[in-house]
Amino acid sequence: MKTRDTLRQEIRYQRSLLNTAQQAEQSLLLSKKLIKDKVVKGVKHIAIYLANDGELNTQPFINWCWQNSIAVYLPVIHPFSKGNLLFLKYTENSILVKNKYGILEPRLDVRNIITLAQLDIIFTPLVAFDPQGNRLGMGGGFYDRTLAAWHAQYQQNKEATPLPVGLAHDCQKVTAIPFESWDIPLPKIITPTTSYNFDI
Ligand SMILES: Nc1nc2c(c(=O)[nH]1)N(C=O)[C@@H](CNc1ccc(C(=O)N[C@@H](CCC(=O)O)C(=O)O)cc1)CN2
Ligand SMILES: Nc1ncnc2c1ncn2[C@@H]1O[C@H](COP(=O)(O)OP(=O)(O)OP(=O)(O)O)[C@@H](O)[C@H]1O
Repeated sequence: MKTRDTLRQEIRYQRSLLNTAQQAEQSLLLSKKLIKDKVVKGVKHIAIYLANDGELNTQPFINWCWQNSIAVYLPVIHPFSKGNLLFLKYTENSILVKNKYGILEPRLDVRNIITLAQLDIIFTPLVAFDPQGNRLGMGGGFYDRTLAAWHAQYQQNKEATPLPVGLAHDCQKVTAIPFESWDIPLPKIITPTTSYNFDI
């Protein structure tokens, strides 16, 4: 099996081959798909991400959320708790700053923080996924840490909030991801063409 680093490099390269027109088209397809999906029905608070490194652009879907009174939150690298994320409200008026990876995030302001328990869905970025719902990210372990408590609860009840939903281009699906003990698989991943549900 390929190593995690090889897989990461290969899929990041595949993703980078999508041109601007393809990215725009896929992003609109995703938005249309999400708007119709039952997981989005009735939600009030969602966490999502701003695209980086060829990731599927989420802005068309975010615009729809804003128009439909769904509050949107973005991950912010925790200023001192290493490897952890905070989630801050994102509106049209948010002041954004670049984090250490060059990704735009809301400027830290404690008044805009939401707790995980208050979120309905966390849409997660990812580099690769496999038919078991395994997720390979950029390598920081940020979402694995964020979702560890959720996973423990889900394994007991087959139900827990917030629901994590991965978003990815179709080209990010691979046959198998070498699994590590800390990896948190996802119960659902949505691409511009397909909704996958995984029995995790
Ligand atoms: N859009 C988006 N936002 C996100 C994530 C993500 O995957 N996508 N993250 C998901 O966890 C967190 C940031 N994690 C990241 C981890 C590594 C790299 C990265 O570019 N690493 C470089 C080398 C690292 C360095 O510069 O020190 C690389 O691999 O080339 C980027 C984001 C929070 N925000
Ligand atoms: N729950 C956790 N507690 C402590 N360390 C963790 C946890 N989850 C992951 N890590 C550490 O984080 C590092 C990176 O993990 P990994 O390569 O799986 O990240 P990733 O899933 O690709 O990234 P991300 O979740 O940020 O997109 C690993 O060294 C791992 O030991």
